[in-house]
Amino acid sequence: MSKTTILIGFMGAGKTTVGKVLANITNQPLLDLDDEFTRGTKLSPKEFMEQLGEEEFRTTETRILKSQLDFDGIISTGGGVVESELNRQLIRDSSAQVIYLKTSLANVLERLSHDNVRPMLRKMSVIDLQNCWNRRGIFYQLLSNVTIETTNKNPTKIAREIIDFEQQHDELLPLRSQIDSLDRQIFNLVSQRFDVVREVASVKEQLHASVVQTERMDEVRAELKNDFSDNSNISEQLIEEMMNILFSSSIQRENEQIKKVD
Ligand SMILES: Nc1ncnc2c1ncn2[C@@H]1O[C@H](COP(=O)(O)OP(=O)(O)O)[C@@H](O)[C@H]1O
Ligand SMILES: O=C(O)C1=C[C@@H](OP(=O)(O)O)[C@@H](O)[C@H](O)C1
Ligand SMILES: [Mg+2]
Repeated sequence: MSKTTILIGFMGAGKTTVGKVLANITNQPLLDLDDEFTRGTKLSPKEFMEQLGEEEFRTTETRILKSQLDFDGIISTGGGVVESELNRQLIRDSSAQVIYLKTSLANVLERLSHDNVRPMLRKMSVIDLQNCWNRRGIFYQLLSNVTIETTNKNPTKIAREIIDFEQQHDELLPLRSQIDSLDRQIFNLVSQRFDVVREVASVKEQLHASVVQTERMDEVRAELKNDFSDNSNISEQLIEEMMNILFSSSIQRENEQIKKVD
């Protein structure tokens, strides 16, 4: 599993709650940025904001985030952490697995209907809240490696989904890296093939030979099918489809090249 997992999402999405459950199940340490904030400033986010204002809160939040980004475990953030570009940059630059806990605004309001520790929620009008929701929603989406829909799921189910994602991710990562490298080799070869196609077009032009030579194309397909007949990865259909793409792209290039010279 990746070293650091960061939970992001709106107030009331369950970052703190799910963080605790996830830490319990996976036996990893948990760091709640709001708790860390209180440890560092001796004031809760609510007290701090009331005494020193939101701007100062955000500056201090950034300092705390910065100092904890290589935390070896789970970090549950405060919902407003994405408000600052610097925080977003810090999260982007970290190697952490970023999990977006998504829920509906209606759900948040229901969950937090009796809340009295979230000053942001209290001070906002419905329209401000909706705007804040929309603005932050985009950031959560862009910053995260995965979105976990939390509506109607209990924290254990959500934690299990995160574990599944991270395990899958760990197993898939080296394999995907191999696939990515092979894809690049394939496209380098395709590029080399088109270099040769360019030379073929020049020769055809000098010889006044036609660009499309169907017997030659049939021959190429037949030879490939024969040569790969023992290879169970390469079916005749695959050869047909891939060669059709290569042929049509080559014909188009040859035609364009010969037309250009005319
Ligand atoms: N999946 C869930 N289903 C129902 N209630 C939840 C869920 N996750 C959190 N809650 C409740 O919502 C409230 C806010 O949760 P919290 O973890 O503090 O959210 P956050 O840290 O994202 O602001 C708490 O009362 C918590 O018990
Ligand atoms: O959304 C916000 O701006 C805030 C969210 C809070 O954390 P939770 O998201 O855990 O409620 C806390 O950091 C502070 O009250 C500000
Ligand atoms: Mg929280």
